[in-house]
Amino acid sequence: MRRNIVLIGMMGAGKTAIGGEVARRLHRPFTDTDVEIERAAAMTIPEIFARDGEEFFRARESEVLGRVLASGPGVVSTGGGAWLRPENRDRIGEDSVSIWLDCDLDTLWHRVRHRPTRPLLQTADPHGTLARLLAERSPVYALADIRVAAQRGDSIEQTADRVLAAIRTHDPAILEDK
Ligand SMILES: Nc1ncnc2c1ncn2[C@@H]1O[C@H](COP(=O)(O)OP(=O)(O)OP(=O)(O)O)[C@@H](O)[C@H]1O
Ligand SMILES: O=C(O)C1=C[C@@H](O)[C@@H](O)[C@H](O)C1
Ligand SMILES: [Mg+2]
Repeated sequence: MRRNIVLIGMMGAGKTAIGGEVARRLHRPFTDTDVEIERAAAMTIPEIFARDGEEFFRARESEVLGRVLASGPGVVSTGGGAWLRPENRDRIGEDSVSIWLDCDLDTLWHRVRHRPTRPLLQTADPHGTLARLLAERSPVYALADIRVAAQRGDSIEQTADRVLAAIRTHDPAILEDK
């Protein structure tokens, strides 16, 4: 059994922040696939997009995700686009539980607007791009096993509490895996 707890959702939803907190509470290893991709490539994500393009990034992302899932059970935070690829969803669906951190546009925008680290938002109208990505992606994110609302006003600790409570309801055995 390599059952992982996998967080999915938009850039800025809090996958990295909440994933780290959930892992600490469970005393499990935490991995962020964006960080692993950067480490393996010895480049930042904006550098990878600029030099090799999005398709190359997505291929590395799938490789890294597969490797990380196979080394579980741990808590895994994915990049915002990872869940969109069917092969990634299938791989996560084999034995892990997927959790969509569902966050509203205003909160997402508040968190990402000053960050130059998201290449997909380097457009003439980044707010419009974020809104379009949220609208396009939400029906796909909704395929996750569990949805947890992650609004502004909730602390990282409160949202981590909700994630753990939702897992306890949906699939308590995953909390026992070692
Ligand atoms: N209540 C909260 N829940 C989650 N994140 C919060 C909260 N309050 C503030 N933040 C901050 O919001 C920012 C965005 O969160 P984070 O980087 O975890 O998002 P992400 O989903 O991992 O995005 P990406 O897909 O771009 O990696 C972080 O600086 C985080 O600390
Ligand atoms: O939403 C996305 O497609 C992305 C989110 C980030 O986590 C990174 O994986 C990258 O910037 C792409
Ligand atoms: Mg992240």
